[in-house]
Amino acid sequence: MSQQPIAQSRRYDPIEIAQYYKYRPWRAIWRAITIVSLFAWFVIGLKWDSWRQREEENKLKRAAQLREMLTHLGPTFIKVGQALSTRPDLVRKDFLEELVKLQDQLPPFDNAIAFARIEQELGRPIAQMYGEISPNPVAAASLGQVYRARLKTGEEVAVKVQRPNLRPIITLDLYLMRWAASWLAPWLPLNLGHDLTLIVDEFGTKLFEEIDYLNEGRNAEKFASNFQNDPRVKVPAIYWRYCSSRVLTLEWINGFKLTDTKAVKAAGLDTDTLIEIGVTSGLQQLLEYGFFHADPHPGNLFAMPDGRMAYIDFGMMDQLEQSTKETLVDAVVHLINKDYDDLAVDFVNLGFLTPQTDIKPIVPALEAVLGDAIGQNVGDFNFKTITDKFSELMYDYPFRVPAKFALIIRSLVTQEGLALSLNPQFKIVEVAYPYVAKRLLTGETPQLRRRLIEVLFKDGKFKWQRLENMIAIARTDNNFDLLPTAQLGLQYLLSQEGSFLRRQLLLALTEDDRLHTAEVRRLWDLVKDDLKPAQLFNVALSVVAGNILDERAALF
Ligand SMILES: Nc1ncnc2c1ncn2[C@@H]1O[C@H](COP(=O)(O)OP(=O)(O)OP(=O)(O)O)[C@@H](O)[C@H]1O
Repeated sequence: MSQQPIAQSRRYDPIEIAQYYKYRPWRAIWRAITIVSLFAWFVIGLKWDSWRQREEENKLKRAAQLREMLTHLGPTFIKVGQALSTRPDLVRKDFLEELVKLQDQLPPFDNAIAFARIEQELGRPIAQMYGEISPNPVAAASLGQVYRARLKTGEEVAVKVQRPNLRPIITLDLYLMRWAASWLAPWLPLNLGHDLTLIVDEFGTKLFEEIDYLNEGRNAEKFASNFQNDPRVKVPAIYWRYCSSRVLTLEWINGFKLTDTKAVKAAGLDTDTLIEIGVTSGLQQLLEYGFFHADPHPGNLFAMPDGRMAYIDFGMMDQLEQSTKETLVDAVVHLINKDYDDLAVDFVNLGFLTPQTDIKPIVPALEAVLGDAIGQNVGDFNFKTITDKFSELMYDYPFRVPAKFALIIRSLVTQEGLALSLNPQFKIVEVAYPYVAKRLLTGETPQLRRRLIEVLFKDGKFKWQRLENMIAIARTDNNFDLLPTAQLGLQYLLSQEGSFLRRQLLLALTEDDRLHTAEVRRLWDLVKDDLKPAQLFNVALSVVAGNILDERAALF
């Protein structure tokens, strides 16, 4: 068997990889010796500390050593480190903080190799494609490096070229990891709830997707189409004529990386608006489109001089199912309403707990951890504190983080960290909850309307306070207009689908044998400034007229 198939494979296939290295054992053995000796050296260091009772004193040094070791071992291990940096359930906190730094840690590779690769991949001399290209890369990352260039037609572009021999290195490491996973799993004190080899396979599949730049280009276009009507979000265009699976040519983004907070501020850009764009577009990805950027670290986000925010690096994206998006909305609402019984059920539905888990003892634990984190004020909520506290819970209860959520959690924590670096007073919930409340109240889809009803009724009783809270919070979002929402609400209430809600509302109004006028008055006081009676009358009239027309249309 030749080297060719492994270097060319586009898809991760563990069987094919195992076949290939079965006939090249010396390569596997040599690499295994390197990896094992580095890890052994690291573990001996930890044991030495513990023997001399210097663990506390040396813990930062050891964490840095771990990061350096993974960097030394190359792209696969850097990616493992990046993935582990999202797993507070598996990794110690001090290690976690070092692993988060595993971005852009590799030295660049030779320019001559990079240019030869561009020509070989695109089948033409560089000078025929690019009018200019920077002599050195502007950035070197784990899998590739990026040059700034100009097309013959004048457009400014970024040219991303993959590191040489990436597939052979990655396949060999994955082969060894898979082998180790199958042999070591029974001895590891991990509560993963999965077969360890499946985890390696999932990681391998994602990594192979990431090193296919054509896939990244397609992701960028899909992401762009989701945000095509949003004038605040920019996605670079892909120049397909100059792309292959190892070279990507995309529109150059002129702007300031959000890591460079000084430059962003010096350019006079409004950081609060940027944060709002970042958090809202992040929530839209998760809760509306279900297609999300799984690596939104600040180096992948740019503030543009015209106030837009640009995303780059679409190598790692993930897709959420409709039911997951809805459960996530539920979980946010339950969390804010301090509804820990329902929140525990959400955790089961999302896969954090198995359906067999007895959730009774977990509810008070959730309350202890999350009640404290949210504090008296919804605005005190902060994902970093929550994930830190959660990692403590993970040791005592059978929580596990489904792989998909590791990415979501990382995405949320990094977005929050990013926002905090621009505005230390920032409270993610002040943007997130109005967004969720607005989406529920506007109820664009039947599923969301059902969710709203579920939120408003608890144990068959209408929760006036929740509706009040939700309206009050939604109104803090400047883009929230109550009038169209009221129109949609009325339309729904008078429709066939709304008959259940009509009945429940009547029951609620007359519950406990009294007319709940005080609650209605409080609600009215809350909304009356936005909904002038005359305007409301017009809205009601148009809804009734619309209904009559619909009924007539149905008759004929
Ligand atoms: N379209 C662009 N416009 C301007 N700069 C860019 C563009 N694309 C990439 N860069 C620069 O190149 C760097 C690396 O690009 P990118 O993040 O896409 O590479 P990567 O190999 O996927 O890195 P990572 O390790 O983050 O996965 C970016 O941080 C940025 O500085």
